[in-house]
Parts: sequence; structure tokens; C-alpha cells
Amino acid sequence: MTVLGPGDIVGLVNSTYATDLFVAVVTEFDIFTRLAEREATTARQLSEMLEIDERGADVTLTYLAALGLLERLPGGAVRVAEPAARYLQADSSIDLRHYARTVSTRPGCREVGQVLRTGQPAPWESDGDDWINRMSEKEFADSFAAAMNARGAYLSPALGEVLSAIGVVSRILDIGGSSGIYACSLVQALPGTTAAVLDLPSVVDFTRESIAARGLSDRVDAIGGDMFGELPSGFDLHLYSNVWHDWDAESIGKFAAASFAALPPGGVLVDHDMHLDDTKSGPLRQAEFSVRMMLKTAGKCYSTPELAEILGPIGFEDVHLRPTTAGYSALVARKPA
Ligand SMILES: C[S@@+](CC[C@H](N)C(=O)[O-])C[C@H]1O[C@@H](n2cnc3c(N)ncnc32)[C@H](O)[C@@H]1O
Repeated sequence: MTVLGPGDIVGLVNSTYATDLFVAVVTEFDIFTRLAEREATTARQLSEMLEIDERGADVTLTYLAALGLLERLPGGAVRVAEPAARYLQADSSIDLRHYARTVSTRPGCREVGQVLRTGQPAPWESDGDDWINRMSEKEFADSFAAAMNARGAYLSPALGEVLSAIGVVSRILDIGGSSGIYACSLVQALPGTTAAVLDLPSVVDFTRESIAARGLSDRVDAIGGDMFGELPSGFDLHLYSNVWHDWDAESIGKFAAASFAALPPGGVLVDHDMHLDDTKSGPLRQAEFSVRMMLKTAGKCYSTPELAEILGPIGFEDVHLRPTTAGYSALVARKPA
């Protein structure tokens, strides 16, 4: 009998989107037949070949590499791996593209095609607006924060444990902190610390109630604001948990620059998320989550080298990854002392 843990259950939910992407790229875009025409293909070349968005092409290559259907080559290009050559392209002796076509007209697969072609995120649910526009609706914001809170309940203690080893911290700013579950776990793991959660004005009532329900209103504040603006000073650790995967590299650069400006010398920046491995060939659960983020937000999951490339020029040093639990990790960087 398989026993699923919370990370597996969340992974199962996230993977529904990845299966839709697999079917769409095999049937609508015949991706392996096209890739087999070339020795090696980069995400940019794939986007030109299939006339799709480059972010979508990048996320697709990572997911197919994580499935073992593509091989990642030194330098980052890919080539078709044996199982795909055998079963998923025009000259395959057993051509399972026919089988994939039996589910290819599902709305989810059509939605993937649309996002890949336009580069625009799909509605959060099957219709309506995308998630960030819906965050101004109180009912949607509350249900979204409840989802983040549930996930944070099993992820945040492990983050607290990992961050308790990084040295002296006194004031934590949890940016895009939603219910405040991470801020609460961190103040409990780091004795003597206090925290503030910065999130959209439509979210912070939920944040305050959640913090009060945990009995931590004396140590954790909630601030309604906009993380795209200037960040408050007076905090020596900035946490972005599950935030950067919603945004493109340019926005992440803005967040990191705002943090660099607001942190004191020696201040710590933490990005808690599902990160891809350094070659962007997996792991599978992270690659599946990246597909969901690509389809529903302006973002995707990032690798440590991709984030180091953004943080280094801003001035952050010692960028490194610390695994937490259930496929999550904390990317930690420091403003020079
Ligand atoms: C995916 S959730 C992550 C929540 C939480 N940190 C976690 O790890 O579960 C992203 C959060 O960013 C917040 N957010 C989005 N845009 C924002 C903005 N411009 N300013 C402040 N918060 C924002 C959302 O309201 C949401 O709570």
C-alpha cells in the first residue's frame, strides 16, 4: 500500500496540470517529432520552432527532461531520449501519440495550447480572471490564504529548523506572507525574534486573525502594502516564501533590489520555494509545480544558478540552497556586512 504524506498530496494536485501539458505538447505540437529533427535544441530554439512563448518552452523542456523523455546536454540544450524516440514521435515503431490523442480535446489540454502560444497565464479556475487580479476579491483572497495556510502548516516548521542555523536574526519581514504561518513558525524557531507579514490589503484581515489564533499577536504584526514598492527598514531577514515562482526574472530582480536597499549590512535574504536542480532536469515534483506556475501565473520554478544570476549583480553574496522538506528548499543570500 502506498502511504501519501502532505507533500505527496499537494504534489498530486499540482501534477494534474503537468499531465495536460504532456498531452498537449505530444499531440498539438508533436514536440518529439520536431525535436528529433535536430541534434540539440535550446528553449529559445524550441519557442521559434513551435511558435510558442519562451518561458513555456523552458518549463516544457524541464518537465520532459524530468520525465526522462529528453536528455539535458552540457550547456543546457536538450535532445530526445530513447523512450520518447521509441514511443512518441512520427517514426516510432509503437506510436503512443495515438493513445495520447484520446484525451487531447480536454479543456485543460486546450488551455495549455493557448498559454504556450500567447505566453499569457490562464484563469486561476476554469473561467474568470487570473489569480493576481482575483486577489482583490475578499472571498477569493480568503480561500487562497486558507490554501497557503494549509500548505504552510507542514512546510513552515522545517523552514524554521533550517533557518535557526543561520546565525543571529532579530526582526523578520515575511513578504507576501499570506496567513503569516511562516512568520509564526520562524519566531517560534528563533527565540527572541519578532516578525511582520507584508501582504495585499485584501489579505491582511485574514493574516491578523490567523496570527491571533496562534496566540502570537504580540510577536507578529501584519502590514497591508505592495511588495512592488519600497520595503520597510528595521528587519534583518527578508523571507519570500512561494512568492518568486509567481513572477518573471525582471520582477524578482525588483524584489531583490528592494530587499537589498532595505536590509542592513549582513542582512539575510531567503527564498523558500520548490527549486529546480542546477541543470534544470528535475526533480519531477518541482518540474510539475513549475508547469502549474507557468500556466497560472507570470512565473515558474527557478534553479539556484538562475537566481544567483539575478542576486549576484544586485550585490548579494554567498547564494546557496538549504533543503527543507517535501521537495522544498531555502535559497539563502546575504547582503555584505
Ligand atoms: C503564492 S502566495 C504565497 C503565500 C505564502 N508566503 C506561502 O508561502 O504560502 C503569494 C502571496 O503574495 C501576495 N502578493 C501578491 N502580490 C503582492 C503585492 N503586490 N504585494 C504584497 N503581497 C503580494 C499574495 O497575496 C499571496 O499571499
